[in-house]
Amino acid sequence: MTLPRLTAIPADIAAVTDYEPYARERLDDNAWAYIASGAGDEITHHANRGAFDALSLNARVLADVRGGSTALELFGQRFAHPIMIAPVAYQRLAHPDGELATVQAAAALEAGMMVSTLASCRLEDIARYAGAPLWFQLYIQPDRGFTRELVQRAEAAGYSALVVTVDAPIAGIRNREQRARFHLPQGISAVNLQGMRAPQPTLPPGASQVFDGLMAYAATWKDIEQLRGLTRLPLILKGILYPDDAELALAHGVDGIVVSNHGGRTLDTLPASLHALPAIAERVAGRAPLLLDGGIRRGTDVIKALALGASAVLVGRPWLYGLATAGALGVAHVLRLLRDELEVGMALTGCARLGDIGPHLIHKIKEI
Ligand SMILES: Cc1cc2nc3c(=O)[nH]c(=O)nc-3n(C[C@H](O)[C@H](O)[C@H](O)COP(=O)(O)O)c2cc1C
Ligand SMILES: CCCCCCC(=O)C(=O)O
Repeated sequence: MTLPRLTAIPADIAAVTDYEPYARERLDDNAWAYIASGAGDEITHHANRGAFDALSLNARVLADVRGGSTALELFGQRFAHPIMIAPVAYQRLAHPDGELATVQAAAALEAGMMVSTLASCRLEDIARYAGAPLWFQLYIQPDRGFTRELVQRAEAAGYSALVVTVDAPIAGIRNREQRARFHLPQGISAVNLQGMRAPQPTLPPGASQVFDGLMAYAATWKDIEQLRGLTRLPLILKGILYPDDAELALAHGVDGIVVSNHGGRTLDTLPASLHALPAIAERVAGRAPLLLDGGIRRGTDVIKALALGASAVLVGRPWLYGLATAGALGVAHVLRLLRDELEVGMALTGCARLGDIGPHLIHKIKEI
């Protein structure tokens, strides 16, 4: 038995993590296993949070922050704040309105949003509600012709950047999903992939299901080169954790990078995204903006990510729990809480603008 969605926010929801138990009570075991789980033993999923908790901030007092602002510009697009909606597949698992509820909340809270290739609503329908920059997250499909048409559809619908997710050519091993026998319920599907023909290769005896089957049509750097030639939209790669890959991305004409381990949902025991960020920031050295996701739950987490080199952050599960609890209202409330916490955090660290946030804000214990 699942509880009905809320139409007002209860007083005991004061932080975004307070949504998790509310969401759990409103989702069945099947949806919960997909939404909440990480890969394997969920070591990376938990490490994402642990990395933020382990850092302390430096306070700065008596700073004049009047006229302060969280605004920023990325790829020539204006954002009221650096907190973006991460691409999340099949949002109708969390709420019948799915992505349509999320985009309306994002518009109300002026949050940039990335729409998944595996969205459960049509990308054109979602775009109609956009009120802040809307980016399309691309999973390169085995059918490259279909992939090109998808990109053209996103461009025509007004999406203003292409975010190619490169860390999940095959699904991670998610034991929680396996134990719950996760399946997409009737009526929920990747509607934007309708009509695509998936190749069904017959493998010779002894061939590997992974190398010769699932990975046979996986994207490579060549696809990034081709996409670069195909679109004039800013091209961003999501799922980079290793400096050499960041370097390769730049060499292939990529405009931005999302430092991400996919919320711990692909390969378990990858490093926390926050831990991977400094080395990538050092290598990229300002040549392209970096974004970060994985474990952002507080305004102070946003400050820590920016202090270590990110320009903006993506948030996944927290607003999904808001969506499951109270639809668009829940998503909007999660974004509001994070925005408010960011402003308080900036005020108390003496930062009037995002540009004032830097490595000096990360507290280092002085050796004695
Ligand atoms: C239920 C769920 C579905 C996701 N679907 C996608 C997806 O379709 N494309 C993608 O690039 N990332 C996907 N992600 C990963 C998120 O974009 C993001 O990297 C991750 O959730 C960030 O971590 P957080 O949940 O701790 O904030 C998904 C994450 C979740 C929780
Ligand atoms: C082959 C990759 C499947 C990923 C499905 C959507 C996603 O990104 C996620 O669940 O996480």
